[in-house]
Amino acid sequence: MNILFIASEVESFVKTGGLADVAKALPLELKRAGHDVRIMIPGYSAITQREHGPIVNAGVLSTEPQYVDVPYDIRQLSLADIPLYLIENKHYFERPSLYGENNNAYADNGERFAFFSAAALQATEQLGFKPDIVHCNDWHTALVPMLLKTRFGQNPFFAQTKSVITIHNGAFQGICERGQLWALPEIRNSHNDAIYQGPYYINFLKCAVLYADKINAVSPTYAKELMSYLGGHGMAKHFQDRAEDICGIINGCDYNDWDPATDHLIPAQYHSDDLQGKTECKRQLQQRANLPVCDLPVFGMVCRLTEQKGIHYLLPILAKFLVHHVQVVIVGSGDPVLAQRLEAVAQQFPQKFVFINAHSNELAHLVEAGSDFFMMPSQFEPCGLNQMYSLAYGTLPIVRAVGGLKDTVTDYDQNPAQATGFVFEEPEPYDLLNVLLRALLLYVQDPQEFRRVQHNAMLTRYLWSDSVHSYEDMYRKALGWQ
Ligand SMILES: Nc1ncnc2c1ncn2[C@@H]1O[C@H](COP(=O)(O)OP(=O)(O)O[C@H]2O[C@H](CO)[C@@H](O)[C@H](O)[C@H]2O)[C@@H](O)[C@H]1O
Repeated sequence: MNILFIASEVESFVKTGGLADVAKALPLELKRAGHDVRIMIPGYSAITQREHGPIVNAGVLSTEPQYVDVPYDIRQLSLADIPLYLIENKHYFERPSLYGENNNAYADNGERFAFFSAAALQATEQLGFKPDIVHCNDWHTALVPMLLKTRFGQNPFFAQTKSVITIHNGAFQGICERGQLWALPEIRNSHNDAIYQGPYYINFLKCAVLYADKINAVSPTYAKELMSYLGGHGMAKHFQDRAEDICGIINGCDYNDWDPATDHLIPAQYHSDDLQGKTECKRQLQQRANLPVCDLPVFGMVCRLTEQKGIHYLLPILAKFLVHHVQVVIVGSGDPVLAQRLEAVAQQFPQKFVFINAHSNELAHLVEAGSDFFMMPSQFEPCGLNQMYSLAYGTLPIVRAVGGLKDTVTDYDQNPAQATGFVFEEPEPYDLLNVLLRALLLYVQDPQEFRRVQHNAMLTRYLWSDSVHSYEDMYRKALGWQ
């Protein structure tokens, strides 16, 4: 199949979160499976490789006569042997950050991604790449399915093209004033009320949920949650209406980047039968975090600082947990209020808890390798990747039973024989404290049993080569081939 993969970020080029990891690994796996894949992302100035890629084409996005047309360049880079195209426009994408500054979203994000979505489709035609499938990801590209049925609906170039959208995070929906869509009158003035959020706003994600040929969430449990009032981010009804076209496909883990036996971002490599390297990683993590280098259990966490990640369950009980003989290292960036609160606890327990306010891939690898446990108490978690990395690194994940976390971690007390970590149910601070103490007790009281669970975890595999079959299935269904 010819697959056009449109996203806002791709790991190795530009990344703020897990969407980027998937937007790299999945196209690579689709290519390996024999498909012709092309990737398109906005030409952010943060992409350092830009200077090495030629501009291969240029165009303008034409709009109504009273507005000016919007110019763009198409630059070509590559991800391994996959062409990766950047849609460049200085005004929209040459900014210090991707989505906003000082924790405030750019006011014109709707306009920026509306432009990107329409320009991406126009660009693929200019490049002569006729996609069978346009694969969209999250709200940034969620207008594309609707554009394929409106602006490009009569265009013979796209006559056979079908669209799918992957929902990595349904909490971000891209809600903007209708006026921002001045360049896309077919959407701004649409008679389909279902795409609106109140009279004055358009909800990008709703456009995709209504118009995509198929929809998938990044885990089976999250697919079910989206159709529930509690987990549907206010869009449960929209998802329910498309129930027949929604499926859940668990993300894979990219073991090329995340395998402790080959990871060169960590100070010592190791594998499930020889954990000496892990001990060295722990020592270096403690040093790097300015914690005493000693044999206490280390609980790590790496995440965007948002409510989604459950920091608001952790904060009320963190001091209570820190009275025990433990060390905690959190690396995160995002919400300044959460950062400040974490910083305040760190000052109270300088020998036990360190909060590093940073976005650092190298630190993320060190925390995964050097910790004994990895905390993901998420409020919601569409799939989650760090728990998969943690499994591979023998760093037992402590997760809430939600979304993809529920699908990928087996709790020690529920199922000791198959256990790979610890799971708690209720979104409550004291439930989190309980599970942290359960984990601590196992570590302290039964090191041999801890090793056995660690071994189980390290042998667990979530392979993209498995998940890719489900994506191929979804594409075939979208195309009416099965
Ligand atoms: N401060 C920091 N420093 C360095 N690296 C950091 C970092 N903060 C986060 N990261 C990295 O970003 C990625 C986060 O991925 P997740 O899947 O856990 O969450 P995210 O919510 O961004 O993704 C959304 O999309 C993905 C992909 O589908 C879903 O798995 C997930 O549930 C959904 O919320 C990991 O690779 C992690 O190491």
